[in-house]
Amino acid sequence: MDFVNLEMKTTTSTLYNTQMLPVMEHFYTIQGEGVHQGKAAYFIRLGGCDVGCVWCDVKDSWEAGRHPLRSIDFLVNEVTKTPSQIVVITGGEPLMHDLTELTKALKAAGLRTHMETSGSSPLSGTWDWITVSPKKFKAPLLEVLQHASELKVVVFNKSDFDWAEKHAVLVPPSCKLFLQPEWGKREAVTPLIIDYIKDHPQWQLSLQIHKYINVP
Ligand SMILES: C[S@@+](CC[C@H](N)C(=O)[O-])C[C@H]1O[C@@H](n2cnc3c(N)ncnc32)[C@H](O)[C@@H]1O
Ligand SMILES: Nc1nc2[nH]cc(C(=O)O)c2c(=O)[nH]1
Ligand code: SF4
Ligand SMILES: [Mg+2]
Repeated sequence: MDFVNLEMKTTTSTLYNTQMLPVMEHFYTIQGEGVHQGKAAYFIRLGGCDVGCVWCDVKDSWEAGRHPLRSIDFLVNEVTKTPSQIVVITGGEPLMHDLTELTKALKAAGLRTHMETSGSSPLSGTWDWITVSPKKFKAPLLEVLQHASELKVVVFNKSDFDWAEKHAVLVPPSCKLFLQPEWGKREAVTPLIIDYIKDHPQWQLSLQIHKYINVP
């Protein structure tokens, strides 16, 4: 009987979720950034990025071929072993992959789908929340900015405030606006961000709290 059940499950998964994606890591943690900071969330970090930010805090993700291919069924199963209600698809640059089937399967499992993206590749997938973090190294596409739930600009130097404003006019009126210190420059840029927000109160500060509390 067990054998029959196993066979049925395998057949179903090959019928619906044949797609494989390169996965660097997947982990259950606390969302450390933006509007959903502090909430439990399951992260799936996809391999592959063609943006090349000099200060990227996850450069090992860039080469897709270095990461094992995982099936959508496997990923949904891993998430649903936890009580998490939110799954965050990040990378790497997740939009380098077609995320239609992955998000369809996650939503079918009752999960809320969030994504962290630079917005530099075409939009795919069904999303409850899209965080766009625009990069000078490969600018975001208008079609992604127009679907942003939050805009999160990393501040590495003073010129990033202009970069932030340039994109703030391209997102929907409901989009939340965040400035996040580049981690390596946080001591120098956090005071600049505080002054900027006091003068431009439509912006909010986003800190990477997971790095302060030592969780992934
Ligand atoms: C590693 S990226 C992956 C998702 C996507 N490629 C992107 O850049 O949005 C996840 C988030 O971390 C931010 N980030 C990356 N390196 C950072 C750093 N050194 N300091 C602060 N934020 C950083 C990105 O801007 C993005 O909001
Ligand atoms: N805890 C935690 N929160 C995060 N928010 C965005 C992250 C990312 O790398 O996309 C991230 C991450 O890597 N860890
Ligand atoms: S776009 Fe994201 S993953 Fe790619 S280099 Fe920049 S911060 Fe890193
Ligand atoms: Mg991170």
